[in-house]
Amino acid sequence: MRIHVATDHAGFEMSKRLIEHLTANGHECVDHGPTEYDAEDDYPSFCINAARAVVRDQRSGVEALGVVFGGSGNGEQMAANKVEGVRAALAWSLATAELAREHNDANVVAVGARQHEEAEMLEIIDAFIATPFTGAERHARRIAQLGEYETTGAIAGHEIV
Ligand SMILES: O=C(CO)[C@H](O)[C@H](O)COP(=O)(O)O
Repeated sequence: MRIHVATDHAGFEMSKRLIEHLTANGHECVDHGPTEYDAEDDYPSFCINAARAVVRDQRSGVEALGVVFGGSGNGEQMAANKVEGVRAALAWSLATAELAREHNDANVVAVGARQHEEAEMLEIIDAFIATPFTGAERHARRIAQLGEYETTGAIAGHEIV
């Protein structure tokens, strides 16, 4: 699978370890930066570029997911979720990583590099990548409502105030 990766300084080393790990396991990684460690850098553009690439790939039929790192992963998730078509989930355990795919069909995972040892971080991201969306009607319905709101500002049959 193609995996788009982005970070800021807080996840810089973790992102390199992840790219090595995923590449060794047969994935194609695209590094959206930063290219060097800078303690003053800002995560939004890196994460937005990775998120946009995921949507571009998925819309053209390429199997792709995204990973964004930060110290907590919170701001990185927020940045990715600004991109239309992105469902970015903050994963902090195996269960939250698996549920992000099973229930939410998340296409980007945000991880707090300062919250995990490397081995745990790799486990969380491996689980995210390996877990399929269940396709259950109730989950698909809810995801469709998010998409509808994103593109129209409304959800048919539901009051938005
Ligand atoms: O997780 C993050 C945003 O949610 C950032 O990585 C974090 O805020 C960076 O902190 P600092 O500039 O103090 O190193």
